[in-house]
Amino acid sequence: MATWSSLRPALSSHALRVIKDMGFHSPTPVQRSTLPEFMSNKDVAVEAVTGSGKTLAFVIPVVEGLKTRQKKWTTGETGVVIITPTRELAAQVCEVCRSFLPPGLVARLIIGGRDVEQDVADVNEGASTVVVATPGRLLVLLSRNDCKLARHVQALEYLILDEADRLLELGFHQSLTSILQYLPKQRRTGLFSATLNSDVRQLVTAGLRHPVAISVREPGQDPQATPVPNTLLSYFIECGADQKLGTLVALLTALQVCTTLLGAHVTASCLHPHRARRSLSSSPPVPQSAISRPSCPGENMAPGEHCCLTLTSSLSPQLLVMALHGRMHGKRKCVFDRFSAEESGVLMCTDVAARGVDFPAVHWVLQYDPPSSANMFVHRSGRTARMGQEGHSLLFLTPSETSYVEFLRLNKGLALQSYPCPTAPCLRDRARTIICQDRALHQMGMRAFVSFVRFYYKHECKLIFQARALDLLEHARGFALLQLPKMPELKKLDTSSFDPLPVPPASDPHGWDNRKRKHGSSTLTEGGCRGRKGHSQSYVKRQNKASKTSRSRKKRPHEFEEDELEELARDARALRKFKRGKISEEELDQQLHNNR
Ligand SMILES: Nc1ncnc2c1ncn2[C@@H]1O[C@H](COP(=O)(O)OP(=O)(O)OP(=O)(O)O)[C@@H](O)[C@H]1O
Repeated sequence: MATWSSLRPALSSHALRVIKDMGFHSPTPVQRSTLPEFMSNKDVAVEAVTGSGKTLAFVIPVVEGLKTRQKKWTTGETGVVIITPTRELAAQVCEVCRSFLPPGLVARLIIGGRDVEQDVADVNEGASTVVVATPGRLLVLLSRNDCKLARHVQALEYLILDEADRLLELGFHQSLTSILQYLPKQRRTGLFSATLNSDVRQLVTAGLRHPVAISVREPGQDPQATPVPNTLLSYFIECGADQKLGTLVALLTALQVCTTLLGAHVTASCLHPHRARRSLSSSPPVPQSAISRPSCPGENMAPGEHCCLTLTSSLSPQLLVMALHGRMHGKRKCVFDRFSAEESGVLMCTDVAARGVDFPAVHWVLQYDPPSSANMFVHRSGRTARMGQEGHSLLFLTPSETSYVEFLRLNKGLALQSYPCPTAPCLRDRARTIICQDRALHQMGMRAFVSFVRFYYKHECKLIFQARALDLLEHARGFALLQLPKMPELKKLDTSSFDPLPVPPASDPHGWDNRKRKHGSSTLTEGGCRGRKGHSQSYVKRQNKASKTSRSRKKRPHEFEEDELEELARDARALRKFKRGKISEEELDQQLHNNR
């Protein structure tokens, strides 16, 4: 078996000590293949299954590279930029970098959702030898005249694109192209993903020159098939749209019986073991905490807390159920850290947590809604079965969607077995009773439903996910809606079989207005901002100027956060391109979707 000390070029004693402290006895196959190439100053494009240790395969070479420079790194120099598609992944990678950096070299996290002025001040005043960033915020800092980052990166030696295929997709493509213009061409570049598209155009876009392509397969795997860990058991379950929630509850309960523990995605549910001591009783009271059930893949979910509340009301109050989605802003890190630290629990999340994040001991991934692509199926499933551990992935499909199983087998070499459908309780009435008392839940349910339908209509695999075949009323029942939303897709439909219920009035003391106010204030504190009174002078000035110059802003229900503004700016750019005929309607849709 290869050892760390047998790798060539040899690792420094500092790196070997850190690896030993981490308890990693030998390098994984992807680390064995990548380290020698990347440390010999070659560009690399690396594809290896989820959970195979790709992070160390780039962190070790870049930190070793920084250490070999004769001249000392100064505060005004950035030697490494690592770009990831999500904040959670960036934070995780930054932590790994910090554990490898020797004293005097600093890793800085640059991600959306934080005060941009503070980021500028931090970059201008402190060292950022390694920058780990999401593309939006990185571009903002690079392009601001008052930020020194563009100057610092002139010393750049390494650029890493983690989850490179995602970063090179349409939505991020433009930011990335702009970012690359700020970076020196003389550098080493590394692309890493479990599903790397070897499209040469993409590699050129990322600025690679004659890269070494490294593809690490599990033993006995078909080189043509999409790589998934051998320890992953993939299943699908067939159930009607209005049965999904009940089936989910039944499954969570059944999995607990066999001493398996849970963590759930919306798109995917992840189940931990060791959680048997927590019981799932049949009808516990509704817990205090509201949980999101984002209902469609992607990060653009309106927080659909309604169904998740029903879910938690049907599970044990002792079972921790948490939500993670792109629109949570300040709370995301808190949820991420808590779920990572907890011994047991259910995480309901969107695709914001589908790629790269390394939650410990997730045993089940339940894909409640279909993935947007086969690659996304692989990444979602990859939150379990990591590093040789056994894991299970279960995809929910309605009867009209089951040919997706064959599609995955034929086109991607992915084999899914049928999972027996448990007897599911009908939770619709119960859910509607809860929603009837809370206007906020009603609103969220409507938004979640619309968002789901929109997602479905734009699915890349239109042959199977046929918008025309979508039973909208059955899905509306599945979402436990009180009323049908006004949307064009429903206009021509006979909706007489849908039994509407009155929506709770806006003046309800526990309803929408109250909840929104509460949410607004909590966002400020939980997001780590300084609160209204604690804002910096420049922040207050900007806010005052903005409210004077823009009448429409006064009408906004809340002040946008920086990342929302970035998102809006990206949307506006995409719309302008569409109007000028530079992109097709389909590309526009995709960009609008990806921007979330
Ligand atoms: N040599 C090693 N020995 C044992 N464990 C390791 C080793 N290298 C990394 N790990 C651990 O394996 C887990 C998965 O690693 P990592 O997150 O880098 O996988 P990945 O390939 O990037 O996954 P994904 O494709 O999902 O991003 C982490 O918890 C990491 O600490």
